[in-house]
Amino acid sequence: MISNEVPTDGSLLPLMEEFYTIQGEGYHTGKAAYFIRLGGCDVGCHWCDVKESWDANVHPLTKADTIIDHAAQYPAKTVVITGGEPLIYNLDYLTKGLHKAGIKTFMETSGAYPLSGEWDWICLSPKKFKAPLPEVIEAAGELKVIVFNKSDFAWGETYAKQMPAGKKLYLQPEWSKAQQMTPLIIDYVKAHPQWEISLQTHKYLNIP
Ligand SMILES: C[S@@+](CC[C@H](N)C(=O)[O-])C[C@H]1O[C@@H](n2cnc3c(N)ncnc32)[C@H](O)[C@@H]1O
Ligand SMILES: Nc1nc2[nH]cc(C(=O)O)c2c(=O)[nH]1
Ligand code: SF4
Ligand SMILES: [Mg+2]
Repeated sequence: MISNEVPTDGSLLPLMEEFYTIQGEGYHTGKAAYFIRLGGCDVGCHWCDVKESWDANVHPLTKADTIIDHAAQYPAKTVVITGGEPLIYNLDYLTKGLHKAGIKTFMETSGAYPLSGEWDWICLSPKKFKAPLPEVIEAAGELKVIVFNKSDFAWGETYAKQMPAGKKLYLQPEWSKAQQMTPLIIDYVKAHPQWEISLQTHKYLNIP
């Protein structure tokens, strides 16, 4: 559910949680980063691993300035803004403030909402349930396709074709199907080496 009480200038955002950890997925796997998880998503992935994020109204509206102050306390000087679906909100204020504080801005998004914010890296993970917008496909540094069943390889190719040349392409097993899908992903990447495997390494490492 999307809250209608969030001001449109992005100075206040529904914050579900923030934590300092290691990026577990995709291109920046293995790097320390401060995660900022915004509440609110209506994309409705049945396998979403953070359904508690969906209702924006249960997550306290928090000053973007406060979030920036928190992020600045950590040595990595990189944030990952995730959710929920972060692009539901205007992220210009938050990301400009992070940049002013010398912090790099990375985002995890489904791309289903208009692009806002100043980004050093965008991970686009498109969803069947609400398609990504062309402007987000254009701006993304990586495409991360979640593989829940065999048909997701062909579906993922339709997005790979839309990515600008030279962008990173990842196949990531849906967590509950990882046992069955990971061997198929391995075979697929061997046959189609423009793709790489992304694993949710934080779940194997038992870290947030
Ligand atoms: C929880 S989402 C939040 C950001 C945004 N809503 C999105 O979907 O990109 C963060 C990342 O986790 C991935 N993800 C969510 N549930 C997953 C699952 N059960 N298995 C594997 N990846 C998952 C998403 O595709 C996305 O790349
Ligand atoms: N360690 C760690 N890496 C992540 N990469 C993307 C995540 C997300 O939920 O957006 C995530 C997460 O929740 N934890
Ligand atoms: S778009 Fe992201 S947060 Fe929303 S339901 Fe799908 S995986 Fe979960
Ligand atoms: Mg996660």
